[in-house]
Amino acid sequence: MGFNATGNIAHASTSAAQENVLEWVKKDKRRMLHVVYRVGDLDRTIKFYTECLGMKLLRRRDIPEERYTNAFLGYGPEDSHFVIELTYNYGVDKYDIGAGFGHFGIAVEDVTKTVDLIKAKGGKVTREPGPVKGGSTVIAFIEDPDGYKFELLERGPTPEPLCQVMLRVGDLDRSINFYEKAFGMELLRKRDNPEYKYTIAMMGYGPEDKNAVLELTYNYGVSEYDKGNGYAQIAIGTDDVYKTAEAIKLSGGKITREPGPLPGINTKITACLDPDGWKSVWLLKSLCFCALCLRIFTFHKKLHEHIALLICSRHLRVLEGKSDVEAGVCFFYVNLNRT
Ligand SMILES: C[C@@H](O)C(=O)SC[C@H](NC(=O)CC[C@H](N)C(=O)O)C(=O)NCC(=O)O
Ligand SMILES: [Zn+2]
Repeated sequence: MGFNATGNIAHASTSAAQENVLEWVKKDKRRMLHVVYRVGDLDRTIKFYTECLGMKLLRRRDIPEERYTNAFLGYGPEDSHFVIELTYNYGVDKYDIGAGFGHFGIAVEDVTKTVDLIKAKGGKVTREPGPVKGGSTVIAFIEDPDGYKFELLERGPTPEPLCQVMLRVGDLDRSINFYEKAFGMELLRKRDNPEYKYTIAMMGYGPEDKNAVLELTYNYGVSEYDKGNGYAQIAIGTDDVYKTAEAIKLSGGKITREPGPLPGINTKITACLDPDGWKSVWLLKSLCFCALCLRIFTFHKKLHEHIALLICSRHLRVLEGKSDVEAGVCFFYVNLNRT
């Protein structure tokens, strides 16, 4: 913004810059990366998610100096799927899930079969399979060992079985406007249910049946919710954390972590709160989650196959056709020379 005798010109250049960053948001190719929440027993949750919900354990990360461990689970590798990041804080075995968190959605081809498996494994079913009230989609609700609700939705094959994060909000239009303007999300669907006194809005970066979506629920007359301390945040990929933070500020969001490098990991981050206080974290999308970049190295007798399972296509070429020893050498070589 240049100096001038009248504020109008300065104002015009500022608003032009603001318009530019809001326009940039619509062009930034964003993706929901993972959802983060706290659990009281990591192995108990991993067992339930892998045996009852068919997820894979993608990686674990122990940070003893900060007394917590993460575990990442999902239906495919992190560089192409929306996944779950569990957090276990040493010595904390229980959390208050609060009233604002609703559920995670899992798309399955046969809800009844999945519910029967969960029952056989001793899981808790809180709503038997059947058409959703006021609709036709067959759903069921279950609870995981910590009490987090999972909605099972009957759908055909999908690239993204982990398909929803449902949060309750106090003003649906305020939230829709915020997620459209600040996050560049699209309003994929809005459905009012006067009979059951609620309205939902599906927000996301692509069609509901192929992408994870943020399901915002407004219950008539309820303007705020206790958020508890279990649910943490959603992480979203962006090409520029600085412009992302600017757009969030311009849209009335609160930046809780100024944009900048994340010490120790080669990426950049910013964090914000939406109008209801729900947190999102933004990570530079070029961050690669594959084994080579995450420096996960294991002296595994099937080293090559093990790393290949965790590796993204960008690096897989490096290991193709190599023996375990060669793979190990490549692994270190690529890491030492990572761009
Ligand atoms: C679209 C699908 O993913 C849903 O989650 S709709 C499920 C429906 N939701 C609500 O009722 C929301 C309002 C509720 N008061 C709340 O705050 O959760 C639901 O849970 N239906 C229950 C049923 O038995 O159909
Ligand atoms: Zn739902």
